[in-house]
Amino acid sequence: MIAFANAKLNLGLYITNKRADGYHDLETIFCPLPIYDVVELVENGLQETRLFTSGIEIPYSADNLCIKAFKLLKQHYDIPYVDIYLYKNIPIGAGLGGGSSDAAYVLNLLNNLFSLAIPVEELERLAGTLGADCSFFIQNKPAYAVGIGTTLSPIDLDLSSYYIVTIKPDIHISTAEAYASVTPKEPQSNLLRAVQLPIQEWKYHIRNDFEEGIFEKYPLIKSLKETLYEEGAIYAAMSGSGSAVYAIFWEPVNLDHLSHFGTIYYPTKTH
Ligand SMILES: C[C@@](CO)(OP(=O)(O)O)[C@H](O)COP(=O)(O)OP(=O)(O)OC[C@H]1O[C@@H](n2ccc(N)nc2=O)[C@H](O)[C@@H]1O
Ligand SMILES: Nc1ncnc2c1ncn2[C@@H]1O[C@H](COP(=O)(O)OP(=O)(O)O)[C@@H](O)[C@H]1O
Repeated sequence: MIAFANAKLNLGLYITNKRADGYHDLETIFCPLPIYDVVELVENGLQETRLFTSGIEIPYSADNLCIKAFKLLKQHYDIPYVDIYLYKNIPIGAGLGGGSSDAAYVLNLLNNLFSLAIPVEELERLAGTLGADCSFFIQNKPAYAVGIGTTLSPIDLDLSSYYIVTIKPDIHISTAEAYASVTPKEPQSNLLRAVQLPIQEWKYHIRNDFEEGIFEKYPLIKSLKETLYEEGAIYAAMSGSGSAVYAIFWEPVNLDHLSHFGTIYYPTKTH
């Protein structure tokens, strides 16, 4: 069984509190972003689950999130072992949630492949134990998130008529490092109200609290965002903890002349 695991963007991100467990409370809107990995699961008849990766190289981590997702479900459900084929295309250390998406898609695929009938709320809860971003990808619909990012409320937001270009500078930002350099504060605006404004107003009202510290450390990312506005973006922002910056346009644009900033991702269609 195969699935296209998409990226996400954060529309606004306010970091409001540092918790006793080291995590931060936040307020953000998650939206699916049409850049995709491909995840395929095949029952292998073996006594172990294997992962085969291709595409972008994934930096070493103790366990790939796809394997973590399998092991997590195996703890709770009697499922056979599988081979996981992951074609990695979503840039890493980008703030686009690629690893989290892969993990959530493995949970959803296992649920479907083995007809487990796990309720969505339970899948979201399990996903949240793999990573704060993971829960969103279970339903994968625009959502307002609070808490550590796992408390989700669906919102009515459709960006499909716009053209969103994402540029990923050759800078890898660790999420933990980005959080460590932010001082939590009260949100500067009401995100749910701001997102109801005409889209051309968003730039005056919707902020990402990571930008200040990251822009200071990596001026190229700041300059990229400014350049995207000069190119006519209606709204541009760094996604999550960066380093990718997305820009929303009314119409398709060609930004190939900005390739010195990083890799350019135009929207992809899969279906
Ligand atoms: C910043 C955000 C915004 O959507 O996304 P990315 O930029 O990573 O895509 C998320 O909060 C990232 O979520 P995710 O990448 O799943 O985080 P996790 O793996 O759970 O945690 C990685 C580390 O980030 C920090 N962390 C994460 C989430 C949170 N609400 N508070 C935190 O302080 C912790 O130091 C944690 O050890
Ligand atoms: N399937 C996966 N895809 C990408 N990264 C993964 C995966 N599994 C584990 N990781 C680890 O998670 C880290 C963060 O990955 P990712 O979710 O792509 O970044 P971001 O925090 O920018 O959204 C990577 O540095 C990598 O070590």
